Amino acid sequence: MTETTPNYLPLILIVDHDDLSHGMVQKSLEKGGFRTVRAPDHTDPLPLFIEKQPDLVLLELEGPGCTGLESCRRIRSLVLGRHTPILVVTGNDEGDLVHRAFEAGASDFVAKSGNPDLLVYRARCLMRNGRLLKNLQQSEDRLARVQQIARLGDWEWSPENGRFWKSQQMFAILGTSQEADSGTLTGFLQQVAPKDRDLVREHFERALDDPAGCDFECRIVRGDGSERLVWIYGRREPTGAPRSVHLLGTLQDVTEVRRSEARSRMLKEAVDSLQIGITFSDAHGRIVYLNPAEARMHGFEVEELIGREARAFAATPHRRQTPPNRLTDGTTWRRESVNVRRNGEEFPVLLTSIPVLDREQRYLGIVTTCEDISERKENEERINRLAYYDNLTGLPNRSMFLERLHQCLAQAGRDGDVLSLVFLDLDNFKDINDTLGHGAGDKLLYEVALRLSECIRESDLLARLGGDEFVVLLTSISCQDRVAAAVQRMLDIFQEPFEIEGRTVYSSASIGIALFPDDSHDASSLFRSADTAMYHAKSEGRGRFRFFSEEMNHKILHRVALENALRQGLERGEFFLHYQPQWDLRTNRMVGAEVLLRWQSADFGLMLPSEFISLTEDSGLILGIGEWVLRSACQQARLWARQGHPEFRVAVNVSSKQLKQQDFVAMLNQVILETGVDPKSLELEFTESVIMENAERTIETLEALKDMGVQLSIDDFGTGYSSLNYLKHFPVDRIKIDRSFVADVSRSTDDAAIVEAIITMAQSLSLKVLAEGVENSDQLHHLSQLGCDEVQGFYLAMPMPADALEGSLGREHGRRVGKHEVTEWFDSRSDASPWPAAPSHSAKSSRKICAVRENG
Ligand SMILES: Nc1nc2c(ncn2[C@@H]2O[C@H](COP(=O)(O)O[C@H]3[C@@H](O)[C@H](n4cnc5c(=O)[nH]c(N)nc54)O[C@@H]3COP(=O)(O)O)[C@@H](O)[C@H]2O)c(=O)[nH]1
Repeated sequence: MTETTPNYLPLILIVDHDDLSHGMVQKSLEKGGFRTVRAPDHTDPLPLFIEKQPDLVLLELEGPGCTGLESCRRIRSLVLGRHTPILVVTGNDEGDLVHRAFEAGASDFVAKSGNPDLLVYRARCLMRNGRLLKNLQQSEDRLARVQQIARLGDWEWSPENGRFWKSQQMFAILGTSQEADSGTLTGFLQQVAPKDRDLVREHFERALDDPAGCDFECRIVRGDGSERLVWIYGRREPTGAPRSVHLLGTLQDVTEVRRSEARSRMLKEAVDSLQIGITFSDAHGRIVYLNPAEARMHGFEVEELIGREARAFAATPHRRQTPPNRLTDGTTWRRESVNVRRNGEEFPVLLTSIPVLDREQRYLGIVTTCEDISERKENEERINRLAYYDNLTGLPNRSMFLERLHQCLAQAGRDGDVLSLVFLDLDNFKDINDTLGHGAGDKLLYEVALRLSECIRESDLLARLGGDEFVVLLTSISCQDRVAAAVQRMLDIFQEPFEIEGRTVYSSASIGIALFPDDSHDASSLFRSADTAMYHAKSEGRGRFRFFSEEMNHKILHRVALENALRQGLERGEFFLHYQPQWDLRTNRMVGAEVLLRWQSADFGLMLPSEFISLTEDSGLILGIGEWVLRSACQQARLWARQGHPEFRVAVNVSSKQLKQQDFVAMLNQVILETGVDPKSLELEFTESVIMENAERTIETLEALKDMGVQLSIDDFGTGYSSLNYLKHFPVDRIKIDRSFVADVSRSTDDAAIVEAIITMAQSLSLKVLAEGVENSDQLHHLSQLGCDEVQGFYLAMPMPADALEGSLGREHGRRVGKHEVTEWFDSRSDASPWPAAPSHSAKSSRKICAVRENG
């Protein structure tokens, strides 16, 4: 039961020893509406006080052994007893005791002899005052606590008497004590920072006349010397006396507030100036703040977006509610999305959201940063394109193709499907590059890519591996016939010529096909097999396709072994040279010899050039071997010159790769210097096609060679371009009529006519003509009659070692055949001979190898 309970009867604790007077007092009080409880003596009224918590204590001061004053003090010292009215009962003449009773905490006193009924009114009055006092004290305590929390003090200045009163909290803020305070404005101003003292004084004085009072901030210096920022608010109040006012006000320590405001301002400045967008949205997803970058990014002004839903930034398909767990788990949530600008343009963004929770972990809102990643995406795409796509054609490149191939093989392996790998290589692409330039070559590749992509299915994968190589993975065809049909369609795209830079360009391709799982089980061997098949298609005549077979594989393995043996052959000294004599038909003299390479391989036995020269060219080995041939031939020519045959020339075959070698001229010059050979004794033979490969550059090289004094000849003349016109531009000395024309010169009028035309044309250009492949006396006879200058062939002499030829240099011969005299010469094919027998009928026709001389 408390005071606020309806029908509450206040309780009075009576501390006395006189039973008689107690009875009267108790009766009066209970009649007056009180309840009573009695502490019979003064020994210890506290337990009962604590237990009952009375609304008033009636305390007798006098009596035997009376300790009323002590009881009064002890009750007051209790928190419970701080505000409880204590009415002390005294004798009639007890002035001093009353005084001591008040000092001990008594609220009032009453004489023992007084009317007990009046005691009721006294008690009521005391209890009412006690309640008021208690309430007042409580509000003061509360105010003090609030001021302490708010770091807010209050003050009062009376200009009339100069007093400046400060509350406890003021002292706490100023860091000084009440005891040391002068209680004047001057004393207070001492604690204001010197720079702000005038400001404070002015504000205070103005406020005395201004109903609005004063409201300002200044710095104070606390007792410990530290400086704080305080906010002072003051308002004038009338004192009650006429025309008298004083100033009441508050002083609040706002140092932290201002610091945090400054921090917030700086933070806002920083956030506002960021290039990355930032949005704060509330628990309902509405935007409460966004920085200019965010607004700008979306094409709006900041103000236009406040209050709008944050998710409206996202393009419709990407608009979604934040997953609930994201809102409360307090973790950062990062994702890519697509936002939309005011003009409808969509753009990729990187969003990072951090939910904001209160102390009770309730969701308050979300902070989201938004980065426009269009540029990054474009860069990624560009890098991806560079890494996985061919720049020229836009097709997937080797890396991408291999990645996809691995995936497809794994899938096909699981599903038991068949895949076909088609390897396509353009024929003679290099010629197009060399003759029309790289720009034209690139355009051709682009056009080929375009046509190929049009002739395959969507499920097939087309890629450019680099150079002129393309691959297609056929995923949807399992039957070989249909693969063949698909591949034929790929070849057919070359039927139509290409229009490149205003020129009509014809091209073709060779294709190799390997099947999974029949031919190979993994990507790299599938590639190898398709490549092998392509190589065979190419070597069989180009413009065709071949399916991979094991036989092809064997050929390739053989080729690899041959190449390895060739590399070692040079180191092991397995190469040697044969010389095939060449005669001047007019003087019947041996004027030179063609140098022919031979290879006695440890692994493959004796090998002829037809078996290995093209491989040395493909592998680049021809450069080293060719230099060795040149050096050895020059040494031999130099030796023969020393032996008395300075006019005798050696003719060395030069391949296309050698001629294109950057330093070919320099290398030859070096060889000539080193061997000391007279350059006139050296002839270099080039085929027509080699010369025509890059005609302009070749002319420069040939002229440089000519300047060195070397003789030049065109080999196999008649089989290539045979453009008589180009001949005049090349600084050559001799043309060698190909043996295919010589073979039928005595039987076919056409061939005879061709040979005659070549001879006539050469004579008009002052060029010598040498006919090669002379295998019988009829051919020799005809060539002589047609005016051919020189001859070479099995009928006259087989290729032979240098020492075999040496004995015949400068010898005289003379035996007539028809109008020719044929001299028995020598037979290079003796049984002891280490070199191979001459092919064709020449070997059977005669074991005599002859030289011829025109009659008369
Ligand atoms: N780049 C280099 N090429 C070289 C080198 N050495 C030779 N070769 C080229 O190899 C091709 C084949 O040469 P080879 O097997 O030696 O055949 C030559 C002669 O033996 C053969 N020949 C000579 N007379 C006759 C004949 O009456 N009938 C007949 N069927 N064949 C004959 O002709 C070959 C020489 O021909 P050519 O070069 O066109 O003058 C050959 O193309 C050589 O060029 C080398 O060191 N480097």
